[in-house]
Amino acid sequence: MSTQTVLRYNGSAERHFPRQNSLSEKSGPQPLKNIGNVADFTRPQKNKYTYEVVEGIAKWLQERTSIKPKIGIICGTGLGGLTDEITDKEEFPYTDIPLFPSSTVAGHAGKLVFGRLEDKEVICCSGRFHYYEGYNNYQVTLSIRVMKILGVTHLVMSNAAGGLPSDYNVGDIMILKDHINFIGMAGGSPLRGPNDERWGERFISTTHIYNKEMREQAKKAAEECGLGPYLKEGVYCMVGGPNFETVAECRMLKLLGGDAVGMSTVAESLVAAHSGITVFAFSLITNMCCMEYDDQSPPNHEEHLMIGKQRTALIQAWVRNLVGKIQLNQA
Ligand SMILES: O=P(O)(O)O[C@H]1O[C@H](CO)[C@@H](O)[C@H]1O
Ligand code: HPA
Repeated sequence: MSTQTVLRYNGSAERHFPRQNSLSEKSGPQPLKNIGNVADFTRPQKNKYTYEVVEGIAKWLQERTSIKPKIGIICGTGLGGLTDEITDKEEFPYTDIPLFPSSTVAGHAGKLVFGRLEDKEVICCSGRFHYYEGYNNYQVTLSIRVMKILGVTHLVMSNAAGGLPSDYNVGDIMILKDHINFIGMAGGSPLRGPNDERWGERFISTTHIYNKEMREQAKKAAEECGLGPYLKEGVYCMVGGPNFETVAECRMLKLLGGDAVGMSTVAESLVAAHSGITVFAFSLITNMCCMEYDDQSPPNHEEHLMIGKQRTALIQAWVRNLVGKIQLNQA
């Protein structure tokens, strides 16, 4: 008989996320009677995925692959081609992985790819989850915590984004130096809720969230790959989407110091940093944000996919070169 972990959703959320004491279990006064089986509203909401559930998902994967990844890669919109570079591939469609969300956005294939890149063992998410798809931030960042348990120490993330400064061009690559987290600043952090110290501490600093050493390595790699002329470094603004921004919103983002705007990445960065993973992220500028009302080129998703395809070869070579430079024992 197989000894593999069986971790299937059995229709009962309580199996994985046990309900805390319900009102009816309390010994004190119970002013509300016969209101059914309700959660305890006097306690904060628990993280949706407990450490044990994430461990279970990681174990399910470990039982099916011999790759022990130290480097995690997340492919942004239209950048799924990054997986082409990986050798000795073992692929897991998200729909096969217990408790995993599924990709719903065009340009996000929806599979986990294990394999080798520049002789290093990697795991690559070909397709990420976005808040606007209806997923909560725990679902959006589940893959990062699975990576952590699998042994990942370094994360390379990509995204498609709109450019804000006038000296940016479509096709440029912006290394994230910092971010502005509009959802997070309004209370929607993926670290909200009781903190499980096994992931990391309650209050984390984000001053150096995008690792300087990796940014420098990436700049060197860009020069070596001929990507130098297209390379920028700046501040990524995370908005909820799925609508693109109004002219007034774009102007505000620029005024606040933003260089690019997109609908992803930041929640993943925070969860990775929380658990001590070294984070590197970059944006492919797929469109320029509309700063004037008579602008005749509003952003559209199909165009973003096309720009992604056009830049794929160069970005693949760059990411491969960067992965080659990562010192796996660096903090
Ligand atoms: O951030 P990624 O996943 O690259 O996707 C970006 O591209 C989509 C819009 O075209 C949005 O989902 C935006 O966030
Ligand atoms: O202009 C944009 N805004 C938000 N998200 C995006 N993703 C690609 N381009 C954009």
